[in-house]
Amino acid sequence: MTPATAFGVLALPGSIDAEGAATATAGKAGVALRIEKVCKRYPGVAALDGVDLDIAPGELVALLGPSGSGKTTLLRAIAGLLPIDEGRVRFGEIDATALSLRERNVGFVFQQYALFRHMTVAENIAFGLRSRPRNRRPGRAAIQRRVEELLALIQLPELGGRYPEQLSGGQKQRVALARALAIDPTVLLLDEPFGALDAKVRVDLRRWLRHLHDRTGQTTVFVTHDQEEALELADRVVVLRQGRIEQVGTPDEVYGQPASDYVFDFVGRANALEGRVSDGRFLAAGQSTTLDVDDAADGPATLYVRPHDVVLAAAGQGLDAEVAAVRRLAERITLELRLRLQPRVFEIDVVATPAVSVPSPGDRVAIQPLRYRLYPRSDDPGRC
Ligand SMILES: Nc1ncnc2c1ncn2[C@@H]1O[C@H](COP(=O)(O)OP(=O)(O)OP(=O)(O)O)[C@@H](O)[C@H]1O
Repeated sequence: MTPATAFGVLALPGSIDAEGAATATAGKAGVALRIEKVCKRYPGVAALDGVDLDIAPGELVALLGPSGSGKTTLLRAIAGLLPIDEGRVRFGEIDATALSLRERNVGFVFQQYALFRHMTVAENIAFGLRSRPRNRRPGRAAIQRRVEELLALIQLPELGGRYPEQLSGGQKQRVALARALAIDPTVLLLDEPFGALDAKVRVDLRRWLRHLHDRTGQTTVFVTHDQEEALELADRVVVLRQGRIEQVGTPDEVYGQPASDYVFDFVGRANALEGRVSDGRFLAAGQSTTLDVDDAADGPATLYVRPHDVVLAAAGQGLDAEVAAVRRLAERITLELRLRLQPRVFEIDVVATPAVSVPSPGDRVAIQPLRYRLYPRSDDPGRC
C-alpha cells in the first residue's frame, strides 16, 4: 500500500464538497458507524469472528487487545482496505460494505508516518484535496486556506514549507493527522498512531489528540495495544480477543467492571490467585484464610485483585506472603510478593506515611484483599 491510496477522494452524500473544503473543521458532527456480524477468515484463523459494534457519531473509540486479536483487521474492514467474508459495515444510513476506501472517504493514519518525502508539509496536507477529480477539487486558494487552518489546528503554523525529514517523529505524526483531516473524512481511523514514538512524546500526543478530537467532533477509531493509552484517550474501549469482542465499555467500565478474567488481566494491573471455591468461600492454594465469594459455584477458580485493592494486615489476619522486592515509582510504592503455591507474583501498592513502615525484601507479611472478582470459566465456540 502506498500512502496515496490511504485517502478517500470521493465523497459520500453529505460530506465535504469543493466549497466546503475551506470551511472550519471545528464543530462538525461525526457519522455513526455500525459493524454487523463481520467475519474475516485467513487460513487456519478467524481474524474477525462475528464482530458486532455500534459507534455513535463523534465518539472516540479504542480497539484494544494483544497482538493477533484482530484490531488492525477490524480497522481495515471499517476503512474498506480489505474485503470481509461476511457481515456489513454501515456509515450512518449508508451500507458501505461494497464501497472502496476512497468511496468511504475515510482518513487513515498509519503507525509509521507515511508522508510523501518529496513533498513539503503543506503539499502533503493538500494532497487528498488536490488529487480529487476536477469537478470536486476545491480551488487553489480554498486549498491553501484549508492547509493553513489545519497547520494551525496541529499547532505547526510555521512549518508548512518544511520537508518530512526536517520534522521530529511527533511532528510527522501530527502532519499525518492533518493530511487525513484535510478531506473532511467521514471517519478518522488511526492504526497505532503513536506506536513509533518514545514514551514522553506518546503521552503528550495522545492528550493533544483528545483535545483535537474535542474540537473536531470527528467519529474516530484508533488501534492500540497499550491499555493506558486506551483508558486515557477513549470515550469507549473495545477489548478484542481472538477476533471477537470481549467487552465494550467506558474506560471506567472495562477497568472497574471487567466482563471476564481476560479483560481483568489485560486492562490495568492485575493479580491472580489460584484456588477453590467451597460453600461461598474461596480458599487460595497454600493459604488457610478464606475469602467470601457469595454465589460462586464450587470448584477450582482463579480470583482476580487489583494491586491498589489490597492492604497490609496484622500477622495472621490475612493471606500469608513474603516480600520479594520493593519498587518505588515516584509517590507509589509497590511490593512484589510471593505466596506459597501461587505461580504468579502478587503486587500490592502501599502508601508510605509516617505511621506505616514499608516492609523490606524477605519480610513476611499478611495481606487483605478488599475488592476482588471471580469469573466462571467459559468455552465460547467460534461463530464464523
Ligand atoms: N494477510 C494475512 N494472512 C493471514 N493471516 C493474517 C493476515 N492478516 C492478519 N492475519 C491473522 O489474523 C489475526 C488478526 O491479525 P491482526 O493484524 O488484525 O491483529 P492485531 O490485533 O492488529 O495484532 P498486532 O497488534 O500484532 O498488529 C492474526 O492471527 C493474524 O496472524
